[in-house]
Amino acid sequence: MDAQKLSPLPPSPSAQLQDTYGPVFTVNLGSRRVVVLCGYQAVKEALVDQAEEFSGRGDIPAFSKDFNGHGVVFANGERWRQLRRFSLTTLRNFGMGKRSIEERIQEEAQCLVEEFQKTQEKIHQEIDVVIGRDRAPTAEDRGRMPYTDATLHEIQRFSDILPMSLPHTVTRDTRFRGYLIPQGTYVYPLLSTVHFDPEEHKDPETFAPERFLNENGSFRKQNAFLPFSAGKRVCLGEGLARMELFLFFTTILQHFTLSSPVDPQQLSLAPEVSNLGKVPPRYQLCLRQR
Ligand code: HEM
Repeated sequence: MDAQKLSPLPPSPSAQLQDTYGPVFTVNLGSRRVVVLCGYQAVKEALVDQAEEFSGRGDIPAFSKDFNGHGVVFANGERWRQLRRFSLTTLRNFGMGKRSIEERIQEEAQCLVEEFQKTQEKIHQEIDVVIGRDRAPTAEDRGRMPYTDATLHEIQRFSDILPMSLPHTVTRDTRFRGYLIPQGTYVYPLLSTVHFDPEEHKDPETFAPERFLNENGSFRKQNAFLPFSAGKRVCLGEGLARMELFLFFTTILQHFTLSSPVDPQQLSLAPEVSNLGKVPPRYQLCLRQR
């Protein structure tokens, strides 16, 4: 599908709130006062520059019955510190960054390709098995594939799947941008307003992988790219998720050409649901073996 032809997103409600109230404001969610942070600068100043203070986790009522403050995502204090250290060590022992896990993801990606083929292109699968295919993509390839890397970054920026991140709390009374935020106050860093921050991204509502490339076509890092959040509570699975995204995406595209059965201009990119998670609308996709 030619992404450039897709129409841009409408402005988000969080951008409108920011326009009215500025980058730091308080909302009352029922009886709870919640500090909301908008835009790259405010989110970075809190999560990175004052990482310790903003490292508490607030609960999410829908999950609190199940987790009850347990588990690395919802724990706080010493329990969280130990769980986080333990989880990181476990992920490393599991083989993060080593070949074993990479091979497992590659296998999964190959299975997915075969699933697609089974249901849609049995003949293609036969051809594939008989003729074979080139080697599977590896994580190392990423560094030599700046356009693919840029496209994956832009997909993550644009799809913005956790627009409010997860709730934080301040671990002590905290001075922030002239405000005093009392210990325990809930803080929502709106990652959406980072990913669609007009100060950081030109035409943020437009899908454009080129924003992650410099003039000579090599990959350009963007500060305002925080799909995994930042600071002490940064997503624990970032490395694994990034490797999975790259291997799945490249494996699928190695085998198929994707296209839309309808004119891409007619497609809406606005999410079907946007609350804690953003759920994209359903699309029909045409996969053609290359
Ligand atoms: C594309 C995939 C993923 C995205 C976009 C994502 C994003 C996030 C975000 C935004 C947070 C909240 C960080 C904060 O509170 O500031 C988070 C937390 C977390 N994520 Fe992920 N995540 C992804 C995949 C994964 C995977 C694969 C794992 C497990 C291996 C994982 C494990 C965790 C854990 C344990 C936390 C809580 C960390 C803590 O509270 O200390 N995530 N993630």
